[in-house]
Amino acid sequence: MECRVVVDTLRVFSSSRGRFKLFLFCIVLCLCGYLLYSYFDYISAARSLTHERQRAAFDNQHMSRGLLNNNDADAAGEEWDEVNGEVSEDEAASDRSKGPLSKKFPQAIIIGVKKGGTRALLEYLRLHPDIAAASGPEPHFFNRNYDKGLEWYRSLMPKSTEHQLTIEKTPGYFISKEAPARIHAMSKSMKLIVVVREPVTRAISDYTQILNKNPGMPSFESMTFKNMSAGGIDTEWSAIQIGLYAKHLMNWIQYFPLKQLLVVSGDRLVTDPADEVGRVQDFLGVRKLITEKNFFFDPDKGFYCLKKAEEDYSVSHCLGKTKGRTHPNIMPEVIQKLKQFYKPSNKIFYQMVGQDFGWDE
Ligand SMILES: Nc1ncnc2c1ncn2[C@@H]1O[C@H](COP(=O)(O)OS(=O)(=O)O)[C@@H](OP(=O)(O)O)[C@H]1O
Repeated sequence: MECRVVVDTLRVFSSSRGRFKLFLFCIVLCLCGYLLYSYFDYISAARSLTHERQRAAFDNQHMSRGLLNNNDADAAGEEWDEVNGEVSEDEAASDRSKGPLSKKFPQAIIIGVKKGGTRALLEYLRLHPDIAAASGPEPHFFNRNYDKGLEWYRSLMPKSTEHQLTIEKTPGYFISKEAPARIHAMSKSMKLIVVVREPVTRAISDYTQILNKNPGMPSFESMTFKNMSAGGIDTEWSAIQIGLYAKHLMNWIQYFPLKQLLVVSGDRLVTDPADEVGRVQDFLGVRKLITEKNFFFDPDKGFYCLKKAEEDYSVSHCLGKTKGRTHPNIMPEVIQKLKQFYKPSNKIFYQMVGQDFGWDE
């Protein structure tokens, strides 16, 4: 039987009609092969495209979750807090920018004070299209990380266009003895912003943060007084030290003229953020684009939060839970004693900056 098939095939081969049929058969076979190949190729391309899309969506989700996770990790650290729904650096840059992006040294720094409202101010300024605000943990370059070098510092800055002003915040600079000279050595034209807050409330806020991390620590009252019965205030305790604004400011004005320094009221930043941010925009020489339209009061948070766009509450940002903590109740006589303690320093500070903050009324 097999032999017959072979013989028949050979016969077909040998006739010219048979050769033509064979030729046709080969063409049809090639076409079918090509169609089958194209079909499988298309299926696999479609599959990998879907896969790519899924991965991109997954990556995006992870990126935004990563931001929050990083923030969580850092919020647990010393001073960095998250802003709910904070935009990524690239997103922010691409939103605002036209033109090539690169990391630049800051032209302005929020130098203090700790617990003054520095995070709120930085997040408010981040909204501005002409400002590139550093995100992530505070650099602490001029006080703690100076040995890491200027390139390390620059690498922490956000990407920006040549028209944008770069800004970072490290409230620890204000009380650092080295920071003024080091910043001056880097840039004599640096614009400095210091957010101050009524010193006793600031000290309590500082204590609240420390207490949060060390629940077993002694009371504010016993930390304030070395010896409760003697009534001597422990001026070495950093929570008390930081509020001696006049003393710390002295170090700065040895290097920078006062016109390069803007003192922002942290108290007004809470009650009227738009007005205070208006002053900051003027000082930085950027357009006054952040206005009251960008803020709304969140009764749950008890603070103003940000709207990215007018009337658009869906993209709103409130500072994280470590900002605006409830302070412990402090004995009124301790508060009074501290107010008295700060009075002379406050007075000198008002004179130095030409602004009365009304803390002693
Ligand atoms: N909009 C808004 N939301 C939440 N909190 C606000 C806001 N504006 C100013 N503040 C005040 O900022 C205080 C924290 O200051 P800092 O950001 O400078 O703190 S830190 O030094 O960076 O840890 C923080 O202090 P506490 O209230 O003691 O937590 C707030 O009073």
